[in-house]
Amino acid sequence: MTIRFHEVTKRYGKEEALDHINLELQPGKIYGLLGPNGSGKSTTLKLITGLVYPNQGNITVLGEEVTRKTCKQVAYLTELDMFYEAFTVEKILSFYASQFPDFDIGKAKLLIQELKLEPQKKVRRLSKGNRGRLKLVLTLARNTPVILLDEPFSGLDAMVRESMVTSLLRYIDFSKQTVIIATHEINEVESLLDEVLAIYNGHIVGHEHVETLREEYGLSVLDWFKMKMEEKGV
Ligand SMILES: Nc1ncnc2c1ncn2[C@@H]1O[C@H](COP(=O)(O)OP(=O)(O)OP(=O)(O)O)[C@@H](O)[C@H]1O
Repeated sequence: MTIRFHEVTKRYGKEEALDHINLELQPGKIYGLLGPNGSGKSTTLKLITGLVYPNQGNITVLGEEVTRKTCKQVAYLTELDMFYEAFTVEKILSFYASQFPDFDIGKAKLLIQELKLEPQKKVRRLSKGNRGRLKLVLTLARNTPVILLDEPFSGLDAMVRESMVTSLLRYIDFSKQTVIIATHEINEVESLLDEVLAIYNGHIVGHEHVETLREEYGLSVLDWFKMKMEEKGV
């Protein structure tokens, strides 16, 4: 098992973001963490990287309790830091290689080519779609057991999303990596997912294998998610 949450509660001041969460995530799978805005998706990912800590309960990654050091095991895609704006695409790659011993520069260069990013272009001059692609390259080129993608396709057009999905499927190592995609835009990720988790108001309100949904219940992920939300009165 790669990731385990045991009775995890996270509060920000009085605001309860997660309430007694239990989870077990296996290697070689792509999980969709699906929920509306403010349901606790980003908090779940931040807890896995050790960026925030639980108030109660515990989280392990590869059997070890999460600490600040856990970020070495986790590639986490969120927003690109402002710090990188003046860098060229090529320069960011070499910077990442210097920061993360697990960063595979060969793989990053292949991805840059495949996703048609110009190596000499400055980050601040990239279109929104190309920024999205670059973030994906930086995440997928790390050989970590855990890959976390927070809203990877948000605001991107269909062509960009398609190219990103192709790269994701090609470059994930399904023999050992666990991938979590947090999103509220379900259509975009449906084809990628092995298992889905529905989160609402800090609770996991559903966890299913996508194959079971389709074959036994005849439901798409979107249908299932809507059903889960209706049960909660959303
Ligand atoms: N730093 C913070 N300080 C205070 N409250 C926070 C903080 N971060 C998140 N929250 C609150 O915790 C709850 C869960 O937030 P979280 O960002 O995990 O949800 P989310 O599902 O990722 O939402 P979104 O899709 O909008 O990013 C929300 O009610 C949010 O307002």
